[in-house]
Amino acid sequence: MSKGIYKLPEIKNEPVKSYAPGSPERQALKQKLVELNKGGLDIPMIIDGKEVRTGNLYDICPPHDHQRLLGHYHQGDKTHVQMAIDAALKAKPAWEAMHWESRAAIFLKAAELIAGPYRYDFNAVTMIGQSKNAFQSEIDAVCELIDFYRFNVRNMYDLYGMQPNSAPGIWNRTVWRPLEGFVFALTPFNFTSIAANLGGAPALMGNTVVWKPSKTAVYSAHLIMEVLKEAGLPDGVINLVYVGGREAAEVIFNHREFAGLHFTGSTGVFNGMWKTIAGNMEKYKSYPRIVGETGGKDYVFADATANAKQVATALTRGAFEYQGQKCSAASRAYIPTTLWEEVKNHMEEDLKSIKTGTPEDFTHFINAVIDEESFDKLAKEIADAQQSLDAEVIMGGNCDKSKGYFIEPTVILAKKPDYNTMKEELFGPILTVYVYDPDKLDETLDILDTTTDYALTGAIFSSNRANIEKMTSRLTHTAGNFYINDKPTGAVVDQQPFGGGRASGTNDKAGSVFNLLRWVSPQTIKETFVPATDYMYPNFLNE
Ligand SMILES: NC(=O)c1ccc[n+]([C@@H]2O[C@H](COP(=O)([O-])OP(=O)(O)OC[C@H]3O[C@@H](n4cnc5c(N)ncnc54)[C@H](O)[C@@H]3O)[C@@H](O)[C@H]2O)c1
Ligand SMILES: N[C@@H](CCC=O)C(=O)O
Repeated sequence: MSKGIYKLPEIKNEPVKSYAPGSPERQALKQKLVELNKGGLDIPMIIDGKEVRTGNLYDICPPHDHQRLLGHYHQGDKTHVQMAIDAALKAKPAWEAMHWESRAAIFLKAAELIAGPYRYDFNAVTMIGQSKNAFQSEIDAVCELIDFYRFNVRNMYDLYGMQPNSAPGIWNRTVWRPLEGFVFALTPFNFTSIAANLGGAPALMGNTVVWKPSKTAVYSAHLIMEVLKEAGLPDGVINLVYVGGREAAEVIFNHREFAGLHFTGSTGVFNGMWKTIAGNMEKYKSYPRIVGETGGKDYVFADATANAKQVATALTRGAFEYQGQKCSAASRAYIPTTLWEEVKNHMEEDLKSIKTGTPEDFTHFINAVIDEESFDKLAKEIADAQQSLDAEVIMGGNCDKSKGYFIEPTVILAKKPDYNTMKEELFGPILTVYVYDPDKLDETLDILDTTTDYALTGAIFSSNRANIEKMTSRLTHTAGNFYINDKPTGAVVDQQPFGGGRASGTNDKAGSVFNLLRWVSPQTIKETFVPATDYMYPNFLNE
């Protein structure tokens, strides 16, 4: 056990560097991009701390330059999933028994390594592998990741400090035990920080993990493992496998020791896994924890008193940063007729000035979407809108996959409020706008609420306090993260705890104490100092 009730070092959000022309960070990152673009990658799985190579090689190519081969990763199969489970279970007793301050120190050290010597590596691999521009990468792969690791430690500390009261003569305690068994972290392509956190948060709480990242984020996943190892994470605590999602799920969801799923990704995949787990309930030792943060159809709603320039800026940033591939991206907007011309003009100006291309050129606001499957789906949605009588493509619409998977920022005007792109998550740089009659504010709020199954993020714009109050109240269940006069993206750990309801997930708020609670099974201990020696109560005595 620990021999002290320690104070933590000060925990703060990592400041975002600007990468402005002439800044030292810009020069350092440019150099790193040259170095890490050289290729020759040979990326193994990491199981029980060892590099595992299968010779079954899968290409790694940047989405913005898909014919340029950076190297390969080694694809595994079900036997590697089983090896990863065995390694996790073997590592569990020692990791669980380790002093909490040692577990904390490992993650705090990892955060320092990323903030310092590995900052530009994290940015470069995310820019190259996931096609993010420097600023978007800095807020994700560096700052949000560091914030997750640091604030998880602070939240663990606070949670461990939550202890029951004790009556005289006894001492009650809560032991924040990790789960029995292993946790499965299944991670998406779009945020390096989320991928790092989904394994990191359960591990910090004393669990061991099998981690399957997205096949399009292997480059950054490998770097996360390297840094955790350098920070002192023992072998087998997190085991990284590159296998098909279904293959991994088949082995994991049939294992008696499966203790929890930490997932971020699409709603359909999550729903499928939930059903499988439910069907396998009798196989498990304990009820598995199921945590999933899933899709969104995030909105911006402006009333007639909103400032048109502010609304247009929120839409340009909120819809098109990282090519709209944030779960939080604005993808539907409700604008009153009285404001629309002005909003549209500002957006047209913005979009005319936006540059598209490779992330190595820092003037490019837009880079490529993640892969060909996504490109084809988005291109089809645009083509459908161009053909439809219910919609009109009013800005952008060009798509070109000859060199990279580039989709021009596109605005669709929906003539009916339930046009497909007002309902379905597209996960790309496509915004659909519905222009409403300002005299029908209440009806339009009802439409917003009922058009889609999702409820992740939403933003309202207004300068009228009564309307702000009305909209906030009416839209309570439409978003787990709700913004007033701000874009619906860019939640910061410890400031806007993140997650949505309805079909957008279990809303366990990544980076908060609520999330950590899912990775522990509290035990209550009552210790009596002088135990009773007589079974009789006073009322049994004679008068
Ligand atoms: N709510 C949030 O906090 C949040 C944050 C980021 C991303 N997302 C969501 O993630 C999605 C985009 O990420 P993505 O494209 O990587 O998601 P995805 O669902 O396609 O993949 C996520 C992970 O699941 C795996 N997978 C895919 N199909 C599987 C199956 N049938 N069985 C088991 N595993 C399977 C993938 O290989 C990947 O590792 C969007 O829907 C987005 O809204 C949500
Ligand atoms: N913190 C990010 C999370 C995006 C997820 O894909 C945001 O709020 O935009």
